[in-house]
Parts: sequence; C-alpha cells; structure tokens
Amino acid sequence: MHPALFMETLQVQAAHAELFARAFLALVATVAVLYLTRLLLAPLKRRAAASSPSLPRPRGLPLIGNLHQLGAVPHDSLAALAARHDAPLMLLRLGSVPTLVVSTADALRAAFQPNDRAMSGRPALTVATRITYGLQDIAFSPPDGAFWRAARRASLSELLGAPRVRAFRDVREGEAAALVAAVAAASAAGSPVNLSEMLMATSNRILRRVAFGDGGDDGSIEAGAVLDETQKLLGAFFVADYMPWLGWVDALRGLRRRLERNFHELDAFYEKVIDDHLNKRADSKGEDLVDVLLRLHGDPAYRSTFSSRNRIKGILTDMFIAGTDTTAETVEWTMTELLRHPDILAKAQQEVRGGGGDIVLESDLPRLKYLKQVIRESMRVHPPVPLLVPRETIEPCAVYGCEIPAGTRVLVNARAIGQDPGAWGPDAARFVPERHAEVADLSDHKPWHDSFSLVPFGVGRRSCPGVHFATSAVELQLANLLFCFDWRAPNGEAVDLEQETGMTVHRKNPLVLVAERRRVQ
Ligand code: HEM
Repeated sequence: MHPALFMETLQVQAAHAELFARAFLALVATVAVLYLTRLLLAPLKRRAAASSPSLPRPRGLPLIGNLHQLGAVPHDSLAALAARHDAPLMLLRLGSVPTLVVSTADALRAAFQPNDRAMSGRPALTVATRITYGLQDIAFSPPDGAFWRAARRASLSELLGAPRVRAFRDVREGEAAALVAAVAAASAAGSPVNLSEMLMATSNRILRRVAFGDGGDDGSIEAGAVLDETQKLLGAFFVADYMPWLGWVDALRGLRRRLERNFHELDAFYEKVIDDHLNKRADSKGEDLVDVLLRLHGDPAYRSTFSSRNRIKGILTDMFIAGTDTTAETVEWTMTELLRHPDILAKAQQEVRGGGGDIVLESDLPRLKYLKQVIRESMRVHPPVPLLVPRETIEPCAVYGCEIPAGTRVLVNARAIGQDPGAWGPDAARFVPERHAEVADLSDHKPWHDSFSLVPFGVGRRSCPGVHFATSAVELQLANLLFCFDWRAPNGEAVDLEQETGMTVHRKNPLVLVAERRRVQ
C-alpha cells in the first residue's frame, strides 16, 4: 500500500475509534444518570402510587424496561406475562415508552368503550413515518386533524366500501382461478406445493391489479421486491421507536440506509404509476384505486384532503402494507388448522362441494355458512395482526379508575383476547368453528367490534376499513382450494403451528402440502 494511503487509512481508523469511544462514554454516562435519577425518584413514585389506584407494572430492567420480556413472539410472551401477573391490563415500559397492554375482552371493553377518542392515536414509528411521507396516510396519521377523518371517510365510501369491492369481483375470481391452476400445475407430478408462497403471490397480484390496474407482470418483479423489503422493514426492530435518544444505533446497524433506499425505490415506483395513469386515463375502462385517488384529487369536495401527490402515495402504501400479508396469512392459517383437524376439513369440503360446477364463484359464497364459521374461528385463534396496529393515547384518560397519561402506547393483544376463557369458555384454546353457529349474519363484521372478544380487525374508530375487501378475497380462495383439491401433509407429518412475527404473523415454516386435483363428474 502507498505510505500516504496507509497513513490516511490509519488516521481514518483512529478517528473512527475516537468517535466510537466518545459514543460509548456518552452511553455509559447516560445510563448512570438515568439509573441514579430512578433511584432518587423511587420513594416519591411509591408515595404517589400508594395514594391512587394503579395497574400492575411487571418489573423491568434499567434503561430497557420490559423490552427483554417481548421475546421472539411478542404477543405470546405478553400473554404469558399478563397471566403470570394476573393483569388483564398492565403497564410496561418498553425502552423509555410507557405502554398499556390489554389482554382480555373485559379489559378491552373497559379501556376502549369510554375512551375511543383518547385511544385513537398512533405512535409515529420510524418506518411508518418515512414510507407514508410523514404520516400523510390513513393508517398512521394523527386522528385529531381534518385529514385523517376525511381520508378515512373517503376510504370507506370510495376505496374499500361494498360497491367498490363488488366492482373488483372479476379480479378476485380471476386470481382464485389462477391460484387453482398454479396449484394443479405444481402438483401434477404428485410433488408437494408451497402453498404459503402461492397465497402471498395471489394476494400481491390482487392488490396490484386493484390498486394499479397491472397484472403483476411486466417490470413488476422489481416492484414486488421493493414492496417485500417495505414489509420487512416494517417488521424490523428500530431502537429509535423505544429509546429515541439511542436512535443513532439504527444508523450504525445500516437500517436507516436500508429505509432510505427502500423509500426512494417505492417513491420512484409510485411516480411512474401515477404518471402512467395520468397519461392513459382517458381511454381506460374500469377505475382502479389510483384512478379513484386521482379523481378525488381533482374533485373540489375532496381537493383539500388529496391535495398532494404525497397523500395519494401515502394512501397507496397503506393499501399494500395493510392488505397483502394479512389476507394471505388468513388463508394460510385457516388451511393450517384445517389440515390439523381432518373432520372439520371434511365438513367444510362437503359444504363447498354441495353446489356443483367446476369452480366456486362469488355468487356461491352466501350459502357457505360453515366455511365462514371456520374462517371466523381461524381469525380468533390466529389474528394476522396479533397486537393490532399500535395505538397511542392522544389525551389523558382513566381505566378502572387508574389514570393513563397522554402519549401512552397501547398494545391490544387480539390473540390473547381471542383465547380468553372469560369470553370463550374453558375450551377457548380448541379450534371449534361451530362456536360461531349462532352468529346471525356471518358477513356482518360489526359485532366483531361490539363484542370486544373477537377483534382481528381492531376496535373503534381506527378499526380496519378493509374488512369487506379482505373477507371476500379470503372466502373465495379458501372455497376454491377446498372445492378443487384434496389435501394432506407430505408423509403424513403433523402440520406445525410455529409463528414468525413482524407487524403481522405468518407461519415460520412454509405450508407445504400435497394437493390432489378432484375429478368433477
Ligand atoms: C384479513 C385481512 C386484514 C386484517 C386482519 C386487517 C387488520 C387490521 C388491523 C388489526 C388494523 C388496526 C385496527 C386498530 O387499530 O384497531 C387495520 C387497520 C387498517 N387496515 Fe386492515 N386488515 C386486513 C385487510 C386490509 C385490507 C385488504 C386493507 C386495504 C386494502 C386494509 C386497510 C387498512 C387500513 C387503511 C387501516 C388503518 C385504519 C386507520 O388507522 O384508521 N386492511 N387492519
């Protein structure tokens, strides 16, 4: 190496070492100060706690609080922690963030029924803030401004409401048929099929066709990879979201650079899609979601809500992050449970096959009552978003007489609530679709919110506006998989229930099954 270059390298290394030493010293000093402050304040806190009712607060560690108790599968670890402390509502400190965790149906009712508004904030998480152009979307924007209310109203009336969902029926039927064809082709030689992969591809294609009007073909592989990376980043642990003052660690870990790269790729993709739509709008046939958003952009009644391209792009991001994995995972977990319960699988198949024809269409769905019970039961036991999307209190409120300050993060453990024996009885852990047999209208999802015991789509004013959109796709795909194929695990193995979590939860091991094409007489 050239001596000058060698010297320069040494200098750079020395500068890095010095920088690192300084950062380390700053970290040690901060930890010491925080620990001392905590020690000094402890008697004061104890006196205050003795004078007012308070919620259980499982003991944490200095600095990280209860973060270490989240484990690899946070919703299950939190359920176990709540059970250990007999605490349907408990207050944790995740890093420096005070967090209320709700784990039973009664606790959810007590927390949300009187405080729907107070509980309707969302924390400004690092990834969500960036990919939604600074919270200019529906899922993460603050609820107290005019924008969120107007955008949510538009999402219900224009984007995700029943008429719009009906208009995309051809897309869902086409993609269900394509899924059947893909399974048939892959299993033609008797080899097992990776159903998880196929379900994710189907869900992705539906969203892309509905949102952008493209078929997920030409040039879209790249875009698929970009959206995949967005999902991965959303599930990644950013230190800044729990210890804002230690946020620089995310930069050292390379996460900030990854996020920036992903944001710019996503942005370039949206820009192209929007330009393409503006250029060919005049001769396009049906409206896709980009067309609708551009129409609203030009409509005086909506102009202030959809005033900028960034808001249109923020809402498109919502559709993808909220609508793709969730739908695929619902089908994946339902198939998992069916394979683990052959009697239930047989009963559901008998119902689906009772209608004749060689494929199931949407017009067949209203008669499939048992299938709907199976899906409901699957979402009770495996809600795809087990801790919902985090909330944050926007004003102080009280639960069970205990004050919850503004700015408290709120995690609703939908999975624990779905298995709460207080709400579901002593057999809550068993998979029994018949427990929903008395539900009058299985397609009406409002009771899911009212009962507070089945909340895979969330609660109150921030609950999911995509329920209709999602359930129609889930029901049709499942009906066709059961109608067209007989299913079994390879070599008679048991199908496991191991989970892998990000913001959503999917199977850790892909669902690989043997599918035998049913011959229709
Ligand atoms: C089975 C599929 C789905 C599940 C389980 C699901 C679940 C959820 C959950 C748990 C929330 C948070 C609710 C809360 O905080 O109380 C949510 C919010 C949301 N979902 Fe879904 N979702 C699904 C499909 C969809 C689809 C297909 C779309 C759109 C294409 C969508 C769009 C949204 C949006 C925009 C929000 C944010 C609402 C707000 O903050 O006001 N979801 N969803």
